Amino acid sequence: MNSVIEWSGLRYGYAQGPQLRFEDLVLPAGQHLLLRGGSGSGKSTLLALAAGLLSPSAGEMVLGATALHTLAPRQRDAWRAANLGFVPQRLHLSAALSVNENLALPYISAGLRPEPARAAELLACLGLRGLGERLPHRLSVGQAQRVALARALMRRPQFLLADEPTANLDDDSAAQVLELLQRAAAEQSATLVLATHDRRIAERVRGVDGRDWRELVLPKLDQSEPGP
Ligand SMILES: Nc1ncnc2c1ncn2[C@@H]1O[C@H](COP(=O)(O)OP(=O)(O)OP(=O)(O)O)[C@@H](O)[C@H]1O
Repeated sequence: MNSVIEWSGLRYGYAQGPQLRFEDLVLPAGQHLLLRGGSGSGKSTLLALAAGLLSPSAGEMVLGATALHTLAPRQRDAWRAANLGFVPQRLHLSAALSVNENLALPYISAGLRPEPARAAELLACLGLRGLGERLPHRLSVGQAQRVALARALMRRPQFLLADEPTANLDDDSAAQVLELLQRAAAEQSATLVLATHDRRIAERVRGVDGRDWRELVLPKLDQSEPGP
C-alpha cells in the first residue's frame, strides 16, 4: 500500500464542547507526521479521527485510499485491525490478561493465530523481556506504555498512530521507543503519526531524521472557528 494521509475541510464538534477545525493536509508516502500544539489544541481528537474512532462533523479524512468514516462499522473495525496500530493517551490494556495475552489479542479478535515469537521480539526490543506473564496492574506506567506500543505494532500495521508515546518514559526508554517506531516504520513501509509535547522527540525528528518528518503545530483552540 502506498501509505499516505490526507484530510480536507475537516471539522469535529463535541456535543458538550468545542468545535474544532483542522487545516487541510496531504502527507505524501514516505513521510511521517509529528503533531504538536498546546494542551487542548485538538491533537487527540485528530488522532481519533484518523483512527476512525470519531467521525468528522464535516470534511474528509483519508488513510491510504480509505475514508474510514464512510465504511460500515464492521468493515471499519476489520480495516483498522489489519492496517492500523493505535496507542491512545489512556492505555487500554485488558486488566485481566497477562502481557502476552494482551499481545495475542489483536490476532485472536481477528480470528488469526497469535505470534508469540513476534511478542517476544517486541518485548525484548522495548526492554520488557521477562514480563510476558505479568498482569498490567503489576507494571510501571512506563512499562504499560511500552506494552501498549508493542500491542499496536504486533500485526505490522501500515499506519501507526500514537498519542504521547514517550510521556512517562526516561530518556533511555524514550530513545528506545522512538528507535523502535522508526525501525518498524522502515521495515513495514509504515506511516507514523505521533502527537507529543515531548521536546526529546521533536528535537530528534528535526535533527537526524528531518527529511522524513512533517511537523504540524495545531493552533490554540480559540483560533479555530466556532462551529456551524
Ligand atoms: N469528550 C469530550 N467532550 C467535550 N469536549 C472535549 C471532549 N474531549 C476533548 N474535548 C475538548 O476538545 C478540545 C481538544 O481536546 P484534545 O484532547 O483533542 O486536545 P489535545 O491537544 O490532545 O490536548 P492534550 O495535549 O492536553 O492531550 C479541548 O478543548 C477538550 O477540552
